[in-house]
Amino acid sequence: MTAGGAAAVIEIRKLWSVFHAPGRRFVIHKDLDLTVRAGEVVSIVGGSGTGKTVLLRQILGLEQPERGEIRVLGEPVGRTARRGAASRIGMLFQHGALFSAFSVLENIAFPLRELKTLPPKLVRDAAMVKLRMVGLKPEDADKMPADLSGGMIKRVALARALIMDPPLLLLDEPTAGLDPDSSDGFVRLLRSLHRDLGLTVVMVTHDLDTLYELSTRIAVLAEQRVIVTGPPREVIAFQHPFVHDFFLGERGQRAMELLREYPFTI
Ligand SMILES: Nc1ncnc2c1ncn2[C@@H]1O[C@H](COP(=O)(O)OP(=O)(O)OP(=O)(O)O)[C@@H](O)[C@H]1O
Repeated sequence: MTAGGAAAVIEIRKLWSVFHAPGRRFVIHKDLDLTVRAGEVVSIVGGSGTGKTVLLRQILGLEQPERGEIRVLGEPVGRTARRGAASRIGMLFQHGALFSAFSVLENIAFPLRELKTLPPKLVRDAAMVKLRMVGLKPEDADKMPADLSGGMIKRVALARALIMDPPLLLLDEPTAGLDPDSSDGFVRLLRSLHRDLGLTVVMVTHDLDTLYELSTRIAVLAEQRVIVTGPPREVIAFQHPFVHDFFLGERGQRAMELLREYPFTI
């Protein structure tokens, strides 16, 4: 896919995010620009507190920036939110807990059931399709969240995020807290869903393996804006202290191994 010529799914222009405390003003984003095109998997990386999660929440319409514009699928975010963001944007929250009193299937079906436009049988069928899509088995449908592994909880949350078939998926630390095997399995699932559903994905992650396995492009947040964006290979070569520490510091060995392993993909 040549993302350069694809339609813009997210356009962020001159964004300012400011938080106020008594007598103080914290500028998190200052004139931040970012465009995400259809079919891309854009990973946002940055130091702690650089406003990665705030940015995802603003794209979703859960928080309003102080200034600037965010358009999702051509519409300003406020309007997207009013028209039902769930049908346009799926979100996998880092601590996206499931409803503990609901079964797996009820959790997956929840956003669709809330719409109150479809008969229960259709809602159930749609949720079963998504349950299979994320690699769970029909016999998992009636399990309760307390009986699930960490990897299964992520899969249920992902199925719930996809229940309305959104073209855009936001992921906040998708593999955080998973053991290496579950993490690998979840990354493989995300990669096949991206390919098979033609999703556009924006992800925040600190995990280099997840980053390299999934990203078509990386955007680095520092100095209150996106300081560099491009394919992983280009971003790694960018001269900046954060980029150097993040990609080539203690974890640099792994980065170099991946560069040797996948010379044409990253
Ligand atoms: N509602 C809020 N009110 C005040 N400050 C906030 C609010 N939400 C976020 N912040 C502050 O904005 C900054 C950016 O927060 P955010 O959670 O987006 O960072 P992050 O880049 O995701 O960090 P991390 O990698 O540590 O998760 C932090 O300093 C945070 O304390």
